Amino acid sequence: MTRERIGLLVMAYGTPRSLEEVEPYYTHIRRGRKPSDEALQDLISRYEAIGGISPLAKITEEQAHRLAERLNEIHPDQEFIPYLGLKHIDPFIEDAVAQMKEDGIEKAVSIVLAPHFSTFSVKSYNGRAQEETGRIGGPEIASIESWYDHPKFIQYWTEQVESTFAEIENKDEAVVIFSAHSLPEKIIQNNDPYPEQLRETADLIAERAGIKNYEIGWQSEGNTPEPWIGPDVQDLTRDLYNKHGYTSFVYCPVGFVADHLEVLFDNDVECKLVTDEIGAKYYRPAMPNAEPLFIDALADIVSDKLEKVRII
Ligand SMILES: CC1=C(CCC(=O)O)c2cc3nc(cc4[nH]c(cc5[nH]c(cc1n2)c(C)c5CCC(=O)O)c(CCC(=O)O)c4C)C(CCC(=O)O)=C3C
Ligand SMILES: [Fe+2]
Repeated sequence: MTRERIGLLVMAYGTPRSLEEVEPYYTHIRRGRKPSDEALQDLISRYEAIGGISPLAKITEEQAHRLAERLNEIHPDQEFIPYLGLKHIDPFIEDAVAQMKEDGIEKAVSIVLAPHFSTFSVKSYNGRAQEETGRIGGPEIASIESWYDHPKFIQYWTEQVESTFAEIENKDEAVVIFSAHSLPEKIIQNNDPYPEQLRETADLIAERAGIKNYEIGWQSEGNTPEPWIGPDVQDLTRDLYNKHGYTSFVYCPVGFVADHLEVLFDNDVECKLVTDEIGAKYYRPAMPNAEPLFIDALADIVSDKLEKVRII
């Protein structure tokens, strides 16, 4: 019997693969408007500060590849074929959909490598995939919307928090900051579930790990005059120190799933500046990347979706 072929569309933000690609990448993020020289230099210098270029490109590819591998182990009657579709650099989401069609894929499932739904992030990824497949008569795509509360995803972070706390002597003087990428406040009006989903992720992890001191923070906000969701993680660190005198800060950027600029710079450089300034200890547990427990979580999430829409 031939195995049923299923396209596995894995969507992610994308990152420049060289410093030369920073300008077109940044221009795409800005919806076609070139950044000023100053803004471009600032972004290049942040990439330089994390070692020249982000490890994200390689990690995203590995996540997609391992996820397909795991799904093929679980489902011997299907053959999952991975396609990477990126938001801001090639291969774009549209390129991946076109490739699936060219390869004769009729059924596909899509997952975004970001746990929380927002109209601005996940909705736009899924919208682009659905629009393109409609336009070219490509495969039917079952799109996953969010997976911020999946038990194995929660377990991944619970284990990270527990092993970090095992290193901390004065546990009562430690606090966990759970964070996600900030968004302009106007985007999350109209009942966008994004902030509530982050809150739920944090509550679930804190409950499992038995953590009493924890807060929600927002990070990596853009450089625009409009208000962004707060509190920003750096300001929050100072406030918590002033109010409670915490001596250890544990940063869990649970809105992201990989080592990349927003974590390696915005947490490991910028938040660390603040903890150094106040004389507190800085901890940032390992990101999920291609860890087997995390890949297993994603495989469950994809399998559940396929069963729900009766593709398998
Ligand atoms: C919600 C969200 C996620 C999480 C969900 C998801 O993953 O989709 C995310 C992830 C990421 N964002 C990333 C990089 C950047 N995001 C930027 C700018 C922006 N992000 C935004 C939102 C998000 N971003 C927004 C509203 C802007 C303002 C631009 C505008 O006006 O619309 C800029 C421009 C410069 C700057 O502002 O710093 C860069 C370089 C990288 C890759 C890092 C690497 O290369 O290692 C990753 C994973
Ligand atoms: Fe971003």
